[in-house]
Amino acid sequence: MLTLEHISKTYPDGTQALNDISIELPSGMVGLLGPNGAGKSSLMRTLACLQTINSGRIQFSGLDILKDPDKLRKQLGYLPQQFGVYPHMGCRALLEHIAILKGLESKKTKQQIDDLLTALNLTQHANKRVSHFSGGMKQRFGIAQALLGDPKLIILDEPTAGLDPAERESLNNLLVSMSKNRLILLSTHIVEDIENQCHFVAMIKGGQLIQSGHIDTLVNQLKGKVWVLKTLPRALPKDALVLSQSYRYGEPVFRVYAAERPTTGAVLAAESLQDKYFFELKSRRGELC
Ligand SMILES: Nc1ncnc2c1ncn2[C@@H]1O[C@H](COP(=O)(O)OP(=O)(O)OP(=O)(O)O)[C@@H](O)[C@H]1O
Repeated sequence: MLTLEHISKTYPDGTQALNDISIELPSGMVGLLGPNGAGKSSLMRTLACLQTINSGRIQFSGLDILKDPDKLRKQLGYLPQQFGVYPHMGCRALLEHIAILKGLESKKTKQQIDDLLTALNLTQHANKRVSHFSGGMKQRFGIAQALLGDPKLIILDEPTAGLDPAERESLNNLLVSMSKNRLILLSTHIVEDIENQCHFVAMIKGGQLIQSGHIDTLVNQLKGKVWVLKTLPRALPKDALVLSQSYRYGEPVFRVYAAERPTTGAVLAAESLQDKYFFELKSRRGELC
């Protein structure tokens, strides 16, 4: 559905944010994972036609989006990482204004705004100024404007940032329910959200694509090779890699990749997308012992 060919972007100060990215993204919910500064927002801004690139080609359902950005904008919904300053307008009035800017038919718009206000739990705040909204309400407003007009390509940069757990769950459910026949590209640092909602993931680091594919296939590659340890032995087997070190109920938990049981106390664990993500990041740093 969305094809990227050899995308590279260098900012005027010389920072290369995207380095020869080629990938084909299918329809449905697709996750974008990468550490801070990996180039996720740069990629999303590029796909939203908000910045130019140095080289490459992008096609969405056969449309060359770099040559014809106006045609893409008609089928695009975009939630940036930061919205900036909101005008002193009420929530509904601002959505109506954005609908006009998007060139949407006014007959259909009113019903759609009502539906989005309901879905995003904003109906009771419809007349309140968005500039007076709390952080979570602003985020929900940002999602409402991105979904306005039933776009075929929806790009969401950290959509659940600042949402409480109940709002996060309800947004996640809404996105999955909307994902048929369109592409929703979701960037978040909450790997669990991508694992739960998306069927396909792209991982980038240092502006380069390091892994992509169907999530179940990628995660399955670690089957029988992820172990949980309470303490780390002084030496691990040669092929072992410490994927993560965290705490549960205040007690340390180490997740270790190893083809065989790495130490007597190690318990085999169910592999996860986070394990695969850390595996890709760390094995590429040469941490595989
Ligand atoms: N306008 C800009 N001018 C110069 N450098 C930029 C600009 N925007 C981003 N960068 C740089 O490009 C690189 C990629 O940044 P980007 O914001 O795309 O990463 P990210 O993966 O979205 O990071 P994060 O998860 O922290 O939001 C970083 O080194 C960043 O400093």
